[in-house]
Amino acid sequence: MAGIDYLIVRGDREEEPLATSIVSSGYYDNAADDTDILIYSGHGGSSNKNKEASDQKLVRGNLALERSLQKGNEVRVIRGLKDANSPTTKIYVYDGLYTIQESWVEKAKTGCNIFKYKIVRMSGQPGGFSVWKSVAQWKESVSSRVGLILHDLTLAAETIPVALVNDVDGERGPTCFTYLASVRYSKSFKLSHQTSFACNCRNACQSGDENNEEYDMPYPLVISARNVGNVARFMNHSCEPNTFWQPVVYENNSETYLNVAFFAMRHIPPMTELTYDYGTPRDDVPGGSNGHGRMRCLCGSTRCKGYFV
Ligand SMILES: C[S@@+](CC[C@H](N)C(=O)[O-])C[C@H]1O[C@@H](n2cnc3c(N)ncnc32)[C@H](O)[C@@H]1O
Repeated sequence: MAGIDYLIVRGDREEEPLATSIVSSGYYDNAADDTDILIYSGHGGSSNKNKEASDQKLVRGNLALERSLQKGNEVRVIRGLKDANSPTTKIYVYDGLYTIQESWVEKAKTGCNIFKYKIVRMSGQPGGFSVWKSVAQWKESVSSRVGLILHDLTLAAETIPVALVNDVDGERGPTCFTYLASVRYSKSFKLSHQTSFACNCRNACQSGDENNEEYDMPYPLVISARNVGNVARFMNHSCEPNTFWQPVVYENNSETYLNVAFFAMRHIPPMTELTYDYGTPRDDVPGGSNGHGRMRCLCGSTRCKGYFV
């Protein structure tokens, strides 16, 4: 899959094609070291052994790219790359908006002329193709990852290794931490049905009814994942978080427990740090809800309050 899509628009003197999107197969296009730059080869001509070689022509998609270079319009780019898990399949990643910056004619191996276009990704967009490339590189050699502390935090408890990384400062990971792959239920999280259930409905629900969905909440709830836990233990606070937490009820061996579950608040692009709001200070706990008082927040969000608890 590769090609140029374009629209015919009314120009100053005549109708002309303008490029709207490009799919790069990754086969013929030069992957520059900078993943924000794509050197794209035009279409047409012939590199097929059975056909006579010929020059590419400035028509259809090639003409559209040339006109878009002059107009400076944005072009959507989809970039293909090899699938490391299967030699016969390819992955296509939508990489956002690009503009065409340069074009030139080059001699192909056949001796014929081909068009080349330098297409540059517009700044300020979330990572797309570059993220896939980095992940593929880390899968080949995780030690190439900046700020790597541990190759596999789970010590093989999970089928996919989970790297522990700090690319912000020199702080190392916790000195004593055991990763748990499954939830360990503590008695204090066990739920029982509400005993003083006063329902005004006219249905047949009664106090202590097994179908009663109301539970006595174990309150206040204290979770310490300092030494034992899973990846959620490493989630930082943000004043503009991308997840929120909520208590959920979970059945385990015919007993009901309270779980804390995280939910996405919006679309989260791959490799984005997951964060949640640690909450507001509680008046009834000295020094705030974690007993340490306010801490200086480094979340970097434009809505940062400057502190968290
Ligand atoms: C539950 S841990 C989060 C994981 C922690 N960053 C780590 O590497 O172990 C909470 C601690 O992380 C740090 N932290 C989390 N969010 C932060 C933020 N927005 N600004 C500054 N420090 C933060 C604080 O030291 C906080 O006590």
